[in-house]
Amino acid sequence: MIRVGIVGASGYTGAELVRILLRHPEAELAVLTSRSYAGQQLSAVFPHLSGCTDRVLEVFDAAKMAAACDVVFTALPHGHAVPVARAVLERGKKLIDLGADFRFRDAAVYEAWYKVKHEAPELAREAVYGLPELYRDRVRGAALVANPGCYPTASLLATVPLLKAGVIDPATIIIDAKSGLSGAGRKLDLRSHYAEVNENVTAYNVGIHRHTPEIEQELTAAAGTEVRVSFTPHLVPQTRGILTTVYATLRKELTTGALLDIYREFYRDEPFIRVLPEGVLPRTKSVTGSNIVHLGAVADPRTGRAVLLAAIDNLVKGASGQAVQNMNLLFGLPETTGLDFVGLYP
Ligand SMILES: NC(=O)C1=CN([C@@H]2O[C@H](COP(=O)(O)OP(=O)(O)OC[C@H]3O[C@@H](n4cnc5c(N)ncnc54)[C@H](OP(=O)(O)O)[C@@H]3O)[C@@H](O)[C@H]2O)C=CC1
Ligand SMILES: CC(=O)N[C@@H](CCC(=O)OP(=O)(O)O)C(=O)O
Repeated sequence: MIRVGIVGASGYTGAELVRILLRHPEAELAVLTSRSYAGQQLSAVFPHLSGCTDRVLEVFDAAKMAAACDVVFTALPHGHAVPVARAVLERGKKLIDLGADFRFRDAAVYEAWYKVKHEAPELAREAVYGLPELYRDRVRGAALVANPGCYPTASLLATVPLLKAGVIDPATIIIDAKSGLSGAGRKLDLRSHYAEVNENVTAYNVGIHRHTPEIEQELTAAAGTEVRVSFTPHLVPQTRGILTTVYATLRKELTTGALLDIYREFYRDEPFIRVLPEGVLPRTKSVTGSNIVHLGAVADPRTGRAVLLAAIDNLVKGASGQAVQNMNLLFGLPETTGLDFVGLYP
């Protein structure tokens, strides 16, 4: 059995890791940490876990964590994963960070967008960006995996195949994305109060959202040329789900069927990617609770643009499900082990 530690188990992605790992046949929960709820049962914090686990939350102890676990997930706000990573890696164990601390190959980019000093640029360089559909082979041999952000996961999976096929102009990419509220985490925040979000849709951080450089880093790698995107996130009044819509100018006239064929070819053997039939468009409800990505595309001959759409559950493929997919790769398990590939809703 793989002995798992979760630092930040009292947060949304931490709890989602627990939900997934409780049904994982090869993993056992070894240590779960929280500062605020240390000493309490996890099920007292999250009633949906009642009767599923009697695990008690503990204060983080680096030596204990590293000794008791084969892999540690950090599900913390950015800026807090470095000390945990050092402690775990020094003892020869593996670390999967769900935050942004190791996603940038160039720590200066992280510092510029996140406004915090990076305490371990060497670890950021060594980390593997954990998007299995693009970097599966590198993840397999990694010690440190940087799990991608939720918006980047959806945006990159929709855009990269067409960029690599050379059919869209990299200088014209616009990404418009909507997220449910759990994307903002469990901490209290005025932005996510009921009265602020109910019956309301708002854009936020336009032009300055910290997922912009992450998306650009990976699109630049895919295109082989510097890519800049306009990225606008929105909050929508639902709990889970991200729908991303990408607009880009086509380099030649292509039909919708041809765009979908490019997706089908690129994702031929991918267990979690579903390319929807022509005329069917992704919707967040269809992927809720699963690690599945729904992709759709429309070629618009009137404007010469491709419109590309992806739907994911931000807490599953956008965070904890993808992290478990990465864990499966690190330990040589079938990538789908313990992960749902059917959504909850019709
Ligand atoms: N929510 C989502 O959809 C996604 C989130 N992410 C990323 O995953 C990470 C976790 O997100 P999420 O679970 O939503 O966040 P939450 O706010 O729900 O949980 C954060 C966790 O970190 C702990 N924590 C908070 N501050 C500190 C601190 N200063 N030092 C140590 N522990 C702290 C909290 O617990 P306690 O106070 O009990 O210690 C809690 O367990 C973040 O980096 C987020 O950006 C990535 C993709 C998607
Ligand atoms: C709806 C909402 O607020 N979403 C979060 C993104 C969550 C995420 O993926 O953040 P990390 O990059 O830190 O992992 C946001 O916009 O900040």
